[in-house]
Amino acid sequence: MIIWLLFKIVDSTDIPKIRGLPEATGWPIFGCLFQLGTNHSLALSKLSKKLGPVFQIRLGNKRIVIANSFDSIRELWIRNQSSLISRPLLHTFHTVVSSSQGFTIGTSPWDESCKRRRKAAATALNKPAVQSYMPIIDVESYSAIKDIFQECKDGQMDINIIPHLQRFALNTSLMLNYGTRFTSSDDELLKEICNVEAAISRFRSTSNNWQDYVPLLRLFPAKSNEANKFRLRRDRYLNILLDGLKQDIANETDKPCITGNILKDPSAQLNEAEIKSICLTMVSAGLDTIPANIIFGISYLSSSHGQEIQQRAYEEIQDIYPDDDAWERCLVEERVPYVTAFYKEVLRYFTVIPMCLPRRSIHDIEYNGVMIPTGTLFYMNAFGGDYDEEHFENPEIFNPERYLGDVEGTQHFAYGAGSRMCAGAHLANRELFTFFIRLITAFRILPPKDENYAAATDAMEANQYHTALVAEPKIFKCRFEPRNKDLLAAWLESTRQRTEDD
Ligand code: HEM
Repeated sequence: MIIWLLFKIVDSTDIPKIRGLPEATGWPIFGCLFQLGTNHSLALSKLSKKLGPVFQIRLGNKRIVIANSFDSIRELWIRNQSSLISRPLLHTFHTVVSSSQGFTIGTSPWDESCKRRRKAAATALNKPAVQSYMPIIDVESYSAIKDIFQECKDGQMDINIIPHLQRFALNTSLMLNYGTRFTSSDDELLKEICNVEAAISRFRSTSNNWQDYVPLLRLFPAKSNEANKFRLRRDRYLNILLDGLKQDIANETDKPCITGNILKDPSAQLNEAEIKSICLTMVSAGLDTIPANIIFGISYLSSSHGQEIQQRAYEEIQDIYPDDDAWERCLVEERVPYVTAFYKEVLRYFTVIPMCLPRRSIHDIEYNGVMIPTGTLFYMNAFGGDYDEEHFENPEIFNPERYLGDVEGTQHFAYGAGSRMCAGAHLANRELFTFFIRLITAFRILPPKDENYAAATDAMEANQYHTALVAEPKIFKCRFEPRNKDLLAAWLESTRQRTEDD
């Protein structure tokens, strides 16, 4: 009797089985954890072929509703956005990794503090604010392209561009948030931040933390201890950055930046913990997502199909900017539809957060006659939605043209959807557009001489960690052949002169 009772307790779920919603069968206590393996998005897409677009699964003691198709995500995440506004608390990320600096906005349950922080972030990331940050994107994209120019040996050298783009993204985040930047890719603090943030991104994924779902596993704390070590390392550099900014403000040598504005504005009404949470959000949000998209985009451009795409993009840029001023104009306007369509297709095709970020409902939701109770966890299979054949023609083909002409409404789920959609989408789009315009006008991107380093063009194959929250591009190499060396040198020189004081 006692054994039976104990079994019933460890085998129970937070929310009872939802009547009328198909369910994937799993194991006692573990639910579908074994079945989903290391690539949740792919396994769930396969299950949805049998169970339909929306179904329930058990992962340990948590019952989760999964949406896999474009329309079902739109129905749940957009039409029911006020009910799907909260986030769940998960053991590893919330109790271990975040115990000192607080939660990021993207991992906070919905409450008054989250509302205040999201509002402050939204104000700091709205269109006029983003335009005021373009000088930062100018300097950072100039700096990355200058390095590629120096390293490319006129297109003869196979280059791994991943470190250049990590530095671009980190410097952009740090400049935006703290008004500070790194001058060398070899800086120890830079490497530390990149390594720790990538490791923490792995702790946040839906598939890497069985102890989040099976409380019994917390009795074997190896994973939690590892997470704790990364927390301490993260605390160290976040404190260095914030203290550095406070010192600069005291010495009146600070540069305009988001945290500086908040620290100097007594009416922002945010306490120290909330300021730290916003800093953490801003530093981590664009750190792996932006470079992942640029790197995947470059990897695709280096393929044989990519040669056609870059040729068309280059011709359209030349048509719109016959006076070779695209390098400057991309900072103030987004006027090349094919390049906009290209980065949208990169966002869709590679959907770098394939399982989006989890949500928790704060009201009952009715879906196709089924009542899903308050407090249920919802996972969006964003990759599944972005490869939905009912919505996208030949979704497995990389085709920027699908985003040309009148494309209104939801275009893809790379930024999530609804009430807690990515707050930095506009900034991210501006970064992607500027970077690709500059790169394509500066270079022809060619496959590597050493074929062993050729990029994988299939999105799943190109990702080296399916268990991480954000896809991490596998190492590949490609060549950059300057289209016109004198012109490129002149663009770089004009940017250097303009940004010398920075
Ligand atoms: C290409 C780059 C980026 C991608 C693919 C991306 C993707 C995402 C996704 C999928 C979410 C979850 C949305 C949901 O639950 O529906 C999210 C949330 C968020 N993102 Fe981004 N993001 C990017 C860049 C950025 C940048 C540059 C910033 C700010 C500097 C940013 C700030 C945020 C914030 C604050 C949230 C949390 C929103 C909330 O929970 O209320 N993101 N992002």
